[in-house]
Amino acid sequence: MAFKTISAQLAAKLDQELMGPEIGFTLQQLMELAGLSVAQAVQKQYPISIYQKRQILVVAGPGNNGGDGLVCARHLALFGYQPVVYYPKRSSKIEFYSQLVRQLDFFGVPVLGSDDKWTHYLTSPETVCIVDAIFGFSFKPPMREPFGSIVSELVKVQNAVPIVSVDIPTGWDVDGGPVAGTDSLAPSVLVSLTVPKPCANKLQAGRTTHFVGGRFVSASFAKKFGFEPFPYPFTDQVLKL
Ligand SMILES: NC(=O)C1=CN([C@@H]2O[C@H](COP(=O)(O)OP(=O)(O)OC[C@H]3O[C@@H](n4cnc5c(N)ncnc54)[C@H](OP(=O)(O)O)[C@@H]3O)[C@@H](O)[C@H]2O)[C@H](O)CC1
Ligand SMILES: [K+]
Repeated sequence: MAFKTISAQLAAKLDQELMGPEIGFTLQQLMELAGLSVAQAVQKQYPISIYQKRQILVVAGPGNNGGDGLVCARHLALFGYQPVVYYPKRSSKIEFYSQLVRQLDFFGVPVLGSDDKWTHYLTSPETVCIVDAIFGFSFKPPMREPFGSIVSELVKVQNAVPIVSVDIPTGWDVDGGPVAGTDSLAPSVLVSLTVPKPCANKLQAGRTTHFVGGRFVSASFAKKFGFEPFPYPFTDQVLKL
């Protein structure tokens, strides 16, 4: 399906408007729907009934893309998968992230920190896929550590274990796509949130299944930002493009 995109700058503006005084969404509401969308895309692409294995590694970054990953992990657990979260840099700026971690504890989902061993999950025969929730539309290259090393580990296994990227393949320039001279993720699935960003035009045809998710804007709001509303079927939170 042909799709319109919006720039990193416009995506940030769209977010601010959704959460501004006029519309009044909270970050928590949008993140819940975003994380649920990603979990649903995983379920559609790697359904449990076909894939006997159930383990999913979710790598969560320090910002809201990471928050989407934390929410996604909780829904994956509810869907019957066995998520494990690697969350190496926890921000204390937003208390909500700590609440999301406590909710994962409540569901018995392990949340590993920077001192924990995590790379064995990349090569484990039980791992269905890896959710890349490291950076989204606010990423500005070049990448700082520890994330450069983490992405290098993901790149090493990406032809053996599918990567599901949340909103942006981590490390890509949001408008320009893969950054020359750096390890570049080539995800098997991309879940663009609200509307694809320009880097989605650089996905390798035949390799990446592209979904849009984050079903939270009205038709008039979409048009104001220059795109058509997506025809999500029934109650689905994602649409394959
Ligand atoms: N409307 C929607 O579609 C919604 C999308 N959501 C998700 O939110 C992200 C955008 O979240 P944001 O918090 O603005 O940004 P990121 O998660 O992409 O990244 C911010 C953190 O990344 C650090 N950062 C940035 N560049 C680098 C770098 N080069 N090296 C290392 N670290 C980097 C940054 O650190 P600073 O120190 O620079 O502040 C931040 O910690 C969007 O993509 C969606 O996934 C929401 O869920 C709501 C609705
Ligand atoms: K990402």
